[in-house]
Amino acid sequence: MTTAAIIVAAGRGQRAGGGTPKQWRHLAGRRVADWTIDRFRGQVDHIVLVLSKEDAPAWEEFESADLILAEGGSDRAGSVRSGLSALNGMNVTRVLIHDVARPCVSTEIIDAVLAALDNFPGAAPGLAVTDALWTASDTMVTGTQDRSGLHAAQTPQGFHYDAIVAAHTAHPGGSADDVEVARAAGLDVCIVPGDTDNLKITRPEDFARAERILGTDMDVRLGNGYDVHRFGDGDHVILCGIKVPHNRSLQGHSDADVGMHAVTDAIYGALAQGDIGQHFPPSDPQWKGAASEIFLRHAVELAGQMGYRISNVDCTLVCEYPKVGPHAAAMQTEMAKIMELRQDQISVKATTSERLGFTGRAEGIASIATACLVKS
Ligand SMILES: Nc1ccn([C@@H]2O[C@H](COP(=O)(O)OP(=O)(O)OP(=O)(O)O)[C@@H](O)[C@H]2O)c(=O)n1
Ligand SMILES: C[C@](O)(CO)[C@H](O)COP(=O)(O)O
Repeated sequence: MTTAAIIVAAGRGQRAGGGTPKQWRHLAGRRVADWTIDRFRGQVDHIVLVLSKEDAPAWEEFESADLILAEGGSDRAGSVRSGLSALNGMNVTRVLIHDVARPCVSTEIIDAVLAALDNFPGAAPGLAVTDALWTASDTMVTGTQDRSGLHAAQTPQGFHYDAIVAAHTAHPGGSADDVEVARAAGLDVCIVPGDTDNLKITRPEDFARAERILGTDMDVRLGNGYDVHRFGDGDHVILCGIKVPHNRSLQGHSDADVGMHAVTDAIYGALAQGDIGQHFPPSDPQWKGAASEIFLRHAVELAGQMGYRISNVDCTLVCEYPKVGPHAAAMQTEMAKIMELRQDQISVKATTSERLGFTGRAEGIASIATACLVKS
C-alpha cells in the first residue's frame, strides 16, 4: 500500500489579510506551511505540495526538499486535481488531501482517516455542530436551522487514489471540498472524529489561536557542545566538513573536525544522550581517521527517532588562523546538506581569543555550538 498526502497551498489567503499569503506567515517561530508539511512527514510515503506560480521563492526552496511540487489551479479543486496528477504512475493507493492552512492537525486525526480507508473509499474528520444555527438577512435573524446531523468538515480528507481521481475528473466544478466531489461520484465517505484544534486559518484572529495551540504543544530542547583539537604537522584542517588549507593540521582520532564535533555534541546534549565519545569510543579502531559526518548523521538520525526535529544550530570556531570567514558559507552549506536542513538553519562563525590562551598561542582550535530541537 502506498500512501501520499497532497497539501494544497496555492491560495492567496485574502480573508486572512496581512499582505503575504497565510501559508508563508510565521506561527510560533515557523511558517504555517512548514508546520503543516511536518505533520505529514513520516506518516505517508510521498508528499505533494501544490504551489501558486506566483510564489517563486517557495518553488526554489522546496525543489531540493523531499517533496513533489505541483502547480496550483484557479480554485481549490483545480489545485487538488493538479496534486492528483502529480502522483500519476507512482502506484499510489491512498491519498490524503489537506489544506496548508490547517497546521495544527494531529497525528491521531491522520491515523484515524487512514484506518477508516481500510473499510471505506473515503474518510474525513468532522465535528458535530454544537451551536444553534440561524439563518439571517444582513444583521437580522430570520430563522433557526435544525442542526441535527450537521457536521463541520475538516481535512485531511482521505480517499482511495483511483476513485478520487475518477471523481474529480467527472465533477463539473464548484465543490466545497473533496468529500462533495467523492459523494457526487457515489463514493461512501466515513466521518472520523475531528478536533476543534484542527482549525483552518482563515481570518486574521485565527493566527493567535493557532499559535496558542502550537505553542502549548511545543517541547523545545537546547543542547551545547564544546570541543578542542591540538595542532600538529600538516597542510590543512577540516572544519565543519570543509577542507581549509593551513600550515598545520588538527590532530585527533577521527578527522579532528572540531566544529562538527561540537555541533554533534550539542545535538546529543539536547537529547540527553551523552556525547560523541560514548557513541563512537576513541578506543575503537574503526573510527580512526573517520569522517566526522558519520557522527553528525548519527546524532541527527537519533533526534528523528526520538521525535525531534532540529530547528537550528549555531557554531563558533575559536582560532587566530586559519581565517574562517571566507569558508563560512561553504561550511553552512555542507552541514545543511548532511543534516538535511536549510542553510538558514545553520550558523557558522568564528572569533579569535585576542592571542590569549591556547587558541591565542595557535596551539589548537576550540569550538562551541548550540542546537535547538523541537518535538515534531
Ligand atoms: N486556488 C487555490 C485556492 C485555495 N487553495 C488552498 O485551499 C485551502 C483552503 O482554502 P482557503 O482557506 O479558502 O484558502 P485561501 O484560498 O488561501 O483563502 P482566501 O479564500 O481567504 O483567499 C488552502 O490551503 C489554500 O491554500 C489552493 O491550493 N488553490
Ligand atoms: C476543505 C475545507 O477545509 C473543509 O472545511 C474547506 O471547505 C476549504 O476552505 P474554503 O474556505 O471553503 O475554501
